[in-house]
Amino acid sequence: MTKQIILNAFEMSSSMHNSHGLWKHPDNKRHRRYKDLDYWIELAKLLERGMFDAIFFADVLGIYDIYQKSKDPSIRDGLQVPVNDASLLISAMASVTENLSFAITVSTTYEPPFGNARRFSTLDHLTKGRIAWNVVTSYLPNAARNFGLPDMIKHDERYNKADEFLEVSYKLWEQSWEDNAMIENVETNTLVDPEKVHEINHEGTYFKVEGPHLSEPSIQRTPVIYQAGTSERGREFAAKHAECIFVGGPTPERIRFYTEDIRQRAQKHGRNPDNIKIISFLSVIVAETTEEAWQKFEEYNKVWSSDAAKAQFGASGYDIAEFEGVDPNEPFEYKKSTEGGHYKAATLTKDAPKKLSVGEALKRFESLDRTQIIVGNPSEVADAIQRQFEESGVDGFNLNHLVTPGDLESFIELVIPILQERGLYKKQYQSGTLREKLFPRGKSILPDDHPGSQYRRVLTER
Ligand SMILES: Cc1cc2nc3c(=O)[nH]c(=O)nc-3n(C[C@H](O)[C@H](O)[C@H](O)COP(=O)(O)O)c2cc1C
Repeated sequence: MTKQIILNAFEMSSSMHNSHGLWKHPDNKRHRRYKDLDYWIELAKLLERGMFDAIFFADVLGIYDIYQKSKDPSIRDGLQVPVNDASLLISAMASVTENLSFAITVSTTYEPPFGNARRFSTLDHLTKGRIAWNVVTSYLPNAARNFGLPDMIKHDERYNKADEFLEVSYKLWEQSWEDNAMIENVETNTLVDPEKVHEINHEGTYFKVEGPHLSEPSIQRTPVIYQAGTSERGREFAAKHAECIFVGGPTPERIRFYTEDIRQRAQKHGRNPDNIKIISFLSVIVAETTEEAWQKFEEYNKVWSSDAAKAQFGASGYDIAEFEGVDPNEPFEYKKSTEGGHYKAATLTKDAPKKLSVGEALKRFESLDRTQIIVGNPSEVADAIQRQFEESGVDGFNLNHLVTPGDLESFIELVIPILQERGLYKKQYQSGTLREKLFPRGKSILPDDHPGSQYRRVLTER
């Protein structure tokens, strides 16, 4: 059978997300409606009609304030601020869908593992196993200062802390409660058997947690683990813990490199690489005709905000304003290291198809990047997606939105049917939990080769 494409809708509970400046486009509704529950309920129903695997909510806990050393460019363009807590949308979206899953982003640097474990057990119960966790270590200095730190914890150390955070989480989700602890025995006046609910007594470098977990076991126990790091340390973390990994890169070759590297690293951790899905980015502008699609592209470019794009680049730790005014013919290179996210910085240097000059690097922010967006009529778009899917070796994509919900509606109406005809996309959902849908091996809980399963008291056959 042809390998089928996994599709997540890449979203954020915010006025704007990645489509910089497009709040000015007359068809864009999100910056007015993101606060209304019925906006997200309608979106969930639309995505389920399009048989999306999940809606994937990004999240940040601070403002991008590196560019021009100011929060103003981000606030002015609504760049991921205002932003609300997406976890509070999930129950409503789950109540109007049966198969769509939900990924939310939680930071291992600022959230406590004990409270986070209960959040995900609760959502796993309420969604009947349709929840995933996008694990981030957070790359914004303002987030550090929002949580009482003078500055960010160093890049690699954030991942060390995240490793321990996941260890505590596995102990709570996999070890603390045995499967049949809830016994409802009226004779012995026992609802829950205390012999089957265990403290975890974790004492580590970053966390001290007694337990037991406060939630009874949910169907997946550990939510499906998403992660998106492409630095050495990030890929190491992903290879150990993640089940769905997001890799970005300007060319299919670069994406294939990351994909193969992560799969090899996973094998070193004793994991079967087939228990990992690799997802990359997809941005699409589709219309009935090629001309109409390129007309949309030009309309979007007219309202594009290069300031917001430069502000978002600040997640790399680099203030791109420092390169403005430099001789444009100078080679573009970073003179100092940063503790930000390596992924964004790499797109202009080690991951760039060729060495860039300062002028070429700065030009990347001036408009929608034609090399990173598929524009065309339905069959042109389907051809490009199929090519990207086959050349990069990924298992699927995070579909970025430009104008919402219009572009998503066009994609579902015009592109999905062609991918289905080609056997590249499902015509019906697999039954079961998110983990069963992604990895059809008939089990909702972590596979035995995942490090989280070593904390289990008994290998439960669920
Ligand atoms: C698809 C994708 C989604 C991401 N979502 C978030 C997010 O919601 N919040 C966040 O703080 N970081 C997010 N990141 C950033 C990653 O968590 C990570 O910090 C970044 O990729 C740099 O990792 P590295 O330094 O290991 O390369 C995302 C990255 C990618 C590629």
